[in-house]
Amino acid sequence: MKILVINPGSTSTKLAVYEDLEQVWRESVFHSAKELARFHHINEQYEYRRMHVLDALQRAGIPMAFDAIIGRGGLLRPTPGGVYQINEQIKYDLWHASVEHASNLAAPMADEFASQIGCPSFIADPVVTDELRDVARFSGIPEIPRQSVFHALNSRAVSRRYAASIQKHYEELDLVVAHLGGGISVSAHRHGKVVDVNNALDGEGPFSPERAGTIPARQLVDLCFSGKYTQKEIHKMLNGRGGLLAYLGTTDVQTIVRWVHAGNVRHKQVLEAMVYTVAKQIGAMHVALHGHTDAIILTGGIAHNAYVVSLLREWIEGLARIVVIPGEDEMGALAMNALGVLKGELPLQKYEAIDNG
Ligand SMILES: Nc1ncnc2c1ncn2[C@@H]1O[C@H](COP(=O)(O)OP(=O)(O)OP(=O)(O)O)[C@@H](O)[C@H]1O
Ligand SMILES: CCCC(=O)O
Repeated sequence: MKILVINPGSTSTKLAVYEDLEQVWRESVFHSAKELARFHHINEQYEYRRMHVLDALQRAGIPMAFDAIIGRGGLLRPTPGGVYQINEQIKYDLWHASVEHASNLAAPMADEFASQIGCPSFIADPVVTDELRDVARFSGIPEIPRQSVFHALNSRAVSRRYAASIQKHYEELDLVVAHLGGGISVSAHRHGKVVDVNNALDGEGPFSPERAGTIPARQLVDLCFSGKYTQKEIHKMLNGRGGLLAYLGTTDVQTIVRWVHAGNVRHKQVLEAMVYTVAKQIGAMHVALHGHTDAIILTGGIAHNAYVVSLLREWIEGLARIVVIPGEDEMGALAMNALGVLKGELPLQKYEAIDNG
């Protein structure tokens, strides 16, 4: 089976072709900040990115002939994880999503190409995957229900990989997965369902390279009404220019670790503070699993860094077995999901929004 995978990110559009589970081609089309500056809304990038995808396929001599096309799920309404056939509702919700995210472009693009060649188009485990326990939905303010927004695709893929490595099914295990990337999410997987997680886009949980985590609410409200900042600027403080970037002027953990090793006290202090917030979130998710966690999986780009992993281990050693699966394989996970459906091994989900009120 031949599968095209489309994964638009903030600075690149990643593409790959799989023959069954074997990746036979991949390309990451880089979009410079200068090129993107002319677009005022993510939807305006659709045609530009679509042309880049067609161009990349043409340059590689790959004909538009696939058994399925799968895109990364975007900021849909809350929905359980799994594989979804792209339909009009999905495309409508992504086009009108309240949060702009490059992944919102994947499904409309996958569906447009698929309808031209007459193959099915899918998304899988979108970032809005919502399997929260009811008890986890309460924030303390009825108008502000908690929402599940996290690195669902990679967190589930590494969980399945770990389960397979110990000859178990993912659905048999209780896992805490800390995805340590530009954003950080720490999710509690109870027998295959993500029953709690910090909302990694909206100022909840640990702070990360580019995002503020949970912040003192009253002080934030005061800042909002101080007249010093626009709403957009405050949003950027929470997501985009928060976290390590706000404290140290970079999102690059490798560079920060080099500064730490060179004796820079401020870099050490801030990095340790970030790790501390991650450790506390891991502790909270361990409790969400009733203190019974089969393994804590550390994944995402930062998990490549042995020094950061050692700092984290100091806090969480003893809670459960720690497994490090660095980086991410979203492209492989998407291909695996499409193949699973084509072979009838995975069910197709129906996209219906959860009433999160
Ligand atoms: N090999 C590596 N060693 C150490 N740190 C790394 C390595 N690769 C990436 N990182 C760090 O990981 C962070 C980015 O992680 P990643 O690439 O997973 O993020 P992203 O894909 O941009 O965002 P997200 O994972 O939230 O979607 C950066 O701080 C980067 O410095
Ligand atoms: C919240 C998951 C996706 C991202 O970090 O952008």
